[in-house]
Amino acid sequence: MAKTLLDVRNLSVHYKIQGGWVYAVDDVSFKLEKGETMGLVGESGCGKTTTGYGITQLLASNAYYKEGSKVIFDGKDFVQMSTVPSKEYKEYRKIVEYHPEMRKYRWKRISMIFQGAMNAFNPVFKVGDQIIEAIKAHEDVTDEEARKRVERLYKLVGIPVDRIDNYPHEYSGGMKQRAMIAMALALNPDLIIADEPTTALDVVTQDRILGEMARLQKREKVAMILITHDVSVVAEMAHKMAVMYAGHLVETGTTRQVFKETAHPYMEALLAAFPNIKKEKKERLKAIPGSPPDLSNPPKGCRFAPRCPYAKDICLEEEPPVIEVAPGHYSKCHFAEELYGELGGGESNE
Ligand SMILES: Nc1ncnc2c1ncn2[C@@H]1O[C@H](COP(=O)(O)OP(=O)(O)OP(=O)(O)O)[C@@H](O)[C@H]1O
Repeated sequence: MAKTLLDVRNLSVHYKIQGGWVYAVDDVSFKLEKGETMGLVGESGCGKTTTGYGITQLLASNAYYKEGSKVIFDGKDFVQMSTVPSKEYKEYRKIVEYHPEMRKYRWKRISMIFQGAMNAFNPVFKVGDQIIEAIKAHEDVTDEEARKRVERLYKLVGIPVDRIDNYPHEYSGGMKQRAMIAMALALNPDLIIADEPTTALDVVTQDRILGEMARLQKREKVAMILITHDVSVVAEMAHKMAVMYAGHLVETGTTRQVFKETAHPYMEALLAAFPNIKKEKKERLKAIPGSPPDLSNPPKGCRFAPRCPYAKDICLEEEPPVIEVAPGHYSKCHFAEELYGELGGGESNE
């Protein structure tokens, strides 16, 4: 059995806003083994980015961890390590800014490809130099050694090596995205968190870059969390999936389980809302009726209940437990066992 690299347990991250809280991430738990890819999917605003930043502690200053949240990376609990109990809000912990040990982990062990990475490079410096500087900030290497590594990375991600000395504005969108992937790989991290890495690109470039990321992930044996609202993206790349709805993980399992043996009504609806994964049939998309709840005032009971075609009284009253419907396959639904095998799944590429 592979060694657990990341163990997220009961992670709750809430934002303090005027007059209350936004319950962006609530009681989220999942594990990632070395070299494994997990797709974190859900509609816009459901808490995917907050989960990613909650792991790397790049959260906004009004974010708090609920006491009891754990983010254990390679045996070390980041939340205990670099947060302190909040003085103002009981039951919450606050991030210690510029925690030296946490800074060592970021980029070196865990790197992120941000949403909107297109603008991540500083326009006044050459792209290659920015990656070289990032390497030198963490490792004791000469300019020449760092440059050699950038050349190797450019070859790996498919950018002509002579582009190292160009400025960001001389790169196309796809090239900037590849450079960002090179940057994310530069320090041989154990984990890459990629937040909508290709959303801003055209479909052809998107496919090509995702294909390359999948190959790199295999070759470099790096673990990856791929955050996306597009379930078809993860179907091809991820070993396992975590489906998020309104701050909760509602279904987790292997990609095959979640796609083919769907056990949560929200995942069923999400699959119906996306084109057929294999693109063999062009089906009409079915938008999910209603809209996600306001996370500053989430509904009592199951957060999906107001939009769920299977909801019964209990769903509007009681928060559902997480039920294991098959080994390693979990659904947070009162009727998970009854619905398991009955819901419409999708096509995974397995
Ligand atoms: N600094 C903040 N203060 C208050 N609320 C916030 C803050 N950042 C995010 N939120 C809210 O937290 C919730 C989760 O946002 P998050 O960005 O994590 O979702 P997401 O699934 O990544 O969405 P998207 O794909 O649109 O980025 C949303 O309701 C969002 O409005």
